[in-house]
Amino acid sequence: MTAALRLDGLSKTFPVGRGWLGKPTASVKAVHPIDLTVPRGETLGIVGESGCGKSTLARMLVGLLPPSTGSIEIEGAALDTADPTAFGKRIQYVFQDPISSLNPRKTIRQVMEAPLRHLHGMKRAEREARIREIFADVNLREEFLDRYPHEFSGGQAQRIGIARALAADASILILDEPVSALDVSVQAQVLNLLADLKGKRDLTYLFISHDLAVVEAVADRIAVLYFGSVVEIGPAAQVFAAPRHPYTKLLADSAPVVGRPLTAPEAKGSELPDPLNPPPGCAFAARCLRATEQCRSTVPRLDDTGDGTRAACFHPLDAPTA
Ligand SMILES: Nc1ncnc2c1ncn2[C@@H]1O[C@H](COP(=O)(O)OP(=O)(O)OP(=O)(O)O)[C@@H](O)[C@H]1O
Repeated sequence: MTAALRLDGLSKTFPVGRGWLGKPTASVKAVHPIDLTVPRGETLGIVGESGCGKSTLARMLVGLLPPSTGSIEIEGAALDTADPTAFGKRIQYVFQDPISSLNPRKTIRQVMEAPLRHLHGMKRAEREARIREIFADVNLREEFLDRYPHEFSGGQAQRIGIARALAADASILILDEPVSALDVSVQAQVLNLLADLKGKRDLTYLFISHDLAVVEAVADRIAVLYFGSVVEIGPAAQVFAAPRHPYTKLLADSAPVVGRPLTAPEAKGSELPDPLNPPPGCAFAARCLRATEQCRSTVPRLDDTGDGTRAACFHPLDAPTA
């Protein structure tokens, strides 16, 4: 089956510093080459601490940032990553803070009309019908269309953010911390809505969040990012419950779940390596209690662990015994 999304060696390096004639003096590798296949209909959770490259990855996926290397394929067709307008119809972004992502001087109708007009060239009557249909799908009242973004609560605004993303008719949504700014009671409503829409519209989600419990609940698979690389990827039910990479275990231990036993730590410290001076081997080695000379000198590949997950580790944790 054709994958919804395929990344092949996608990476981003930022030039930094200003030297002679403004030339950059160094570079920061924000995202190391990532190979990833996301089947249609999957919700892939992406987790990792601040600075691990989540936003850079997301921004490359929606055309806000050109990749330094690699390619993006959607439904089997290569995207022209040098052309930001190639993205909108295929892949859309739902922001964490929907109110500030909407233009305060535009009514919701104007916000909704823009993708229908510019991406799909729809005429007025067609646009009206489409907006009505999308608003019904996200449980918003039509009278909201003539109001401005600041008139809405967080939950309503996030529904509008989702409605705007749906208007582009893209098959993939990047959900960047979509419920982090919402009250807990509203979070569940928005998560349920996202689940409904996925089934109804045959969507594929990349769900970025630092909230492991939310990711575990909504994702089919989870990818754990550390220092710009995927260090573990596997079924959501397994990744935190039975981590194979010591960093995944550190994350799981730092957000304990009732009923899941805590075991001995596998890591120390909390410092990320210096992005301007990355270590030659595994980026987690300096924090890892299992690290050996091999870890300090060689970058581990993301390999099958034999139990359905893949981990980039020379000394993965044992698989739990049944
Ligand atoms: N424009 C830029 N120029 C230089 N370095 C950058 C730039 N954008 C990001 N970086 C660096 O790339 C790395 C990854 O940053 P990124 O913002 O993608 O991480 P993140 O996981 O999304 O963090 P957060 O959750 O805090 O947003 C960091 O070391 C960051 O400092």
